[in-house]
Amino acid sequence: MSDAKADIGVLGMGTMGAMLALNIAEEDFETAIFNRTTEKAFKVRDDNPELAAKLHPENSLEEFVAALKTPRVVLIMVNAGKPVDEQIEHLKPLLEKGDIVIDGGNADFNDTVRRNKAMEGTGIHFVGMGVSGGELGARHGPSIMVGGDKAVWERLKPILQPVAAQYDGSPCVAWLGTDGAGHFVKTIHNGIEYADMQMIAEIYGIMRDGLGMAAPDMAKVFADWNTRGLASYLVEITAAVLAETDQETGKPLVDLIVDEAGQKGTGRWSVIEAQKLGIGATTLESAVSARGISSRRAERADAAKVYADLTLPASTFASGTEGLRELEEALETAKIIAYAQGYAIMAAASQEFTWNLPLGDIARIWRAGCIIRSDFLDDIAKAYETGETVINLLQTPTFSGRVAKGQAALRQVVSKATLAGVPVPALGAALFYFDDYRRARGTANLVQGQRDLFGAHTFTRFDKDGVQHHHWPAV
Ligand SMILES: NC(=O)C1=CN([C@@H]2O[C@H](COP(=O)(O)OP(=O)(O)OC[C@H]3O[C@@H](n4cnc5c(N)ncnc54)[C@H](OP(=O)(O)O)[C@@H]3O)[C@@H](O)[C@H]2O)C=CC1
Ligand SMILES: O=C(CO)[C@H](O)[C@H](O)COP(=O)(O)O
Repeated sequence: MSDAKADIGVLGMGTMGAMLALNIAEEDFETAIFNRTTEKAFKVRDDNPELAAKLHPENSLEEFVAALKTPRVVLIMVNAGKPVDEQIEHLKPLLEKGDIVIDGGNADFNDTVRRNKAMEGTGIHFVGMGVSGGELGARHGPSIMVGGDKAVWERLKPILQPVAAQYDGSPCVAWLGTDGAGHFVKTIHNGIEYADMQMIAEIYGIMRDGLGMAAPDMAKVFADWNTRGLASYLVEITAAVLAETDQETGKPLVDLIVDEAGQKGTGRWSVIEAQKLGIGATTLESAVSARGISSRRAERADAAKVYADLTLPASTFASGTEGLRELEEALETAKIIAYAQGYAIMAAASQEFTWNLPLGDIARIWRAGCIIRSDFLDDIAKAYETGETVINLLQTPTFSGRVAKGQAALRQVVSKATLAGVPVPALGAALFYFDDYRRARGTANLVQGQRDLFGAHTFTRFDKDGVQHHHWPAV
């Protein structure tokens, strides 16, 4: 492109960058595109003739920047970590005061805070922006979580609002707070995504190993569940994955997929941040751990041999409508608990980093476009819209009745699975967290006694004011 005409430039023509560029172009914005492997950008244009007039591939970073109207907007969509830092460093000398650099990939929010600080004083604005929805979401409308200066968000709004998914007439994009707020919320979105996926996989494990169901039958059950309380994108795609037949073998494709889950880091980041904030996020933690355990397949196979002679009680899972209804209710209940944990992390971070995260709005912008989109998010949004202070979603009238009722099914499912030796780490974590969370008097008094005995760490008493230390007998 010879003259500076582009409204925005997208740097990185991988899965997400290419699809976002097409989406932006379709919304009638002149879009400059660039990729390290330059031919990819030209291919994106050539493969999409209907949008070619709006897409402007460039041969070098210099030409890419020169193609942008000033003040410039550059959206970086490359892999998290070093590639983002490298691109920022390459861009900086080419940009001017007032220009905006957006990192739209997944990022550790600590990196986003650091990058924001590093940009201070240059006059160039840095925006950390979480984008969710995968390839199709990026192409047709993702959920977008924006962090950074509010004034910069006002400048980006005209582009981001039409590009985002639309729900109930509103765009699924919002400014969530300064510096790392957008990437933090995206990280927690992914932590919840991990927990949700893991719990669905555990129910699948019960159906397969406890009930002996075949994948096509399970697909029908998940499709049915998708018509009511559990209606969500993840349950919908679960049904689709289970229904797929491998054309070569005629077998269910899911049975041919190796049981090792990949992970790119966001789930782990969510758990690390939960730990730093002192928030129990046990369902997210167990989901991340389960992916780690899954990836040690050879080791698991050896362990299976070591314990091959283990005798366990026969599975007591009920088949038929009643048994499936119990699984459905257990999953619904565990899901509420997992989301409550994710929201508790965000509430704590909001205070810690003085972001004032709009928790109800976050549920609204997750309502469409993103991977965890579900009807259930409407209920979360409503819980925050009552005007009452929400200490934890589990204490809100919106959810307490449902959890009180559903916990019986969750308890049954976790107990039966445990006895039968079918692993349910995330469902179990949800139940154990619930029991721990609702117990007014816990057992940490003993831990405090132990700490004081071995390390003079002190404790407080119910019957006395002030910090206490006891002279314990020598052990
Ligand atoms: N895929 C998904 O479902 C989602 C991904 N994301 C996030 O979006 C970002 C992009 O992901 P995605 O599009 O899937 O990734 P891809 O692997 O499809 O594409 C990666 C892109 O980054 C470029 N790149 C990688 N390393 C460098 C580098 N050192 N310097 C310059 N360019 C580099 C690649 O260029 P080249 O072609 O030359 O290799 C390519 O354009 C990531 O942060 C990811 O976590 C967010 C939401 C969903
Ligand atoms: O951000 C996403 C969805 O929201 C990406 O798809 C991300 O890659 C998912 O994480 P992982 O690869 O670790 O499963």
